[in-house]
Amino acid sequence: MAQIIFDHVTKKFGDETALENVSFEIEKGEFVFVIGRSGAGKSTLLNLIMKQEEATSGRITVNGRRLDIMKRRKISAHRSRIGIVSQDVGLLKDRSVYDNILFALWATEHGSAQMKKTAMRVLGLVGLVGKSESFPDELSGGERARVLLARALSTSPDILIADEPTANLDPDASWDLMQLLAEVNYQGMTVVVASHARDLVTIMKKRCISLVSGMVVADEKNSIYNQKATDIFEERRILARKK
Ligand SMILES: Nc1ncnc2c1ncn2[C@@H]1O[C@H](COP(=O)(O)OP(=O)(O)OP(=O)(O)O)[C@@H](O)[C@H]1O
Repeated sequence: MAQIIFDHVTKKFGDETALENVSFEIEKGEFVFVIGRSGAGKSTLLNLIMKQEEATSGRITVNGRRLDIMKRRKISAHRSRIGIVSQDVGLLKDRSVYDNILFALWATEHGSAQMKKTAMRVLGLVGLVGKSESFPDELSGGERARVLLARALSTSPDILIADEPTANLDPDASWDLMQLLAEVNYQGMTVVVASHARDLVTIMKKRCISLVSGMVVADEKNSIYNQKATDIFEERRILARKK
């Protein structure tokens, strides 16, 4: 069974349809980009996987569990199996890098020796052991993004979700971060990345699920950023409206 299954999922916010009849399956160990313009529905799709939002219709299954019938007391266990890299869940500015990681670990691990070991291991993975005592404001944008990744990895999730992880990063830092995500995926973790960083997505040549106005218009392996498919779809839609 696939690790993430969307089966005819629609998500509405009032009159606004954020996702429409979306179906796909993501296998364990896959690296998938979710691409599309601003407002296409990328964050909504990620939030549904996390069960931060509820689907209006359709069925979502993650790690073998249906989210629509998941008991309230199971939700935190579900979320703890998913690591999130998002600028929205920022770092605590008055805590060191090391403490930021420890803070994430308090919910899942016991024993300070083990927590310390884990924190240093994930900081090592992202190449930031030397910055463990720094505060977020003392880091570059790229380093802060890597701390967000280290924090997401600290709880050993099954799935890593990244929402526009390279937003606000320069090309070198963006590339470094993508390489780290690829490395994490190479170690076996499922990675789902929402992005509109066209060049990076094209270079990475991974599976791309392309969204236009909440609809999947392309889902291709070894894909480049498929602007053509989305443009053709937009054109058809505009023509259909005019008829
Ligand atoms: N909580 C909400 N309430 C109302 N409308 C929402 C809500 N969240 C998202 N939407 C709407 O759903 C649509 C999809 O939004 P979403 O944030 O998923 O897009 P996105 O592709 O992630 O965009 P961006 O790249 O700008 O982050 C948009 O039209 C947005 O206005």
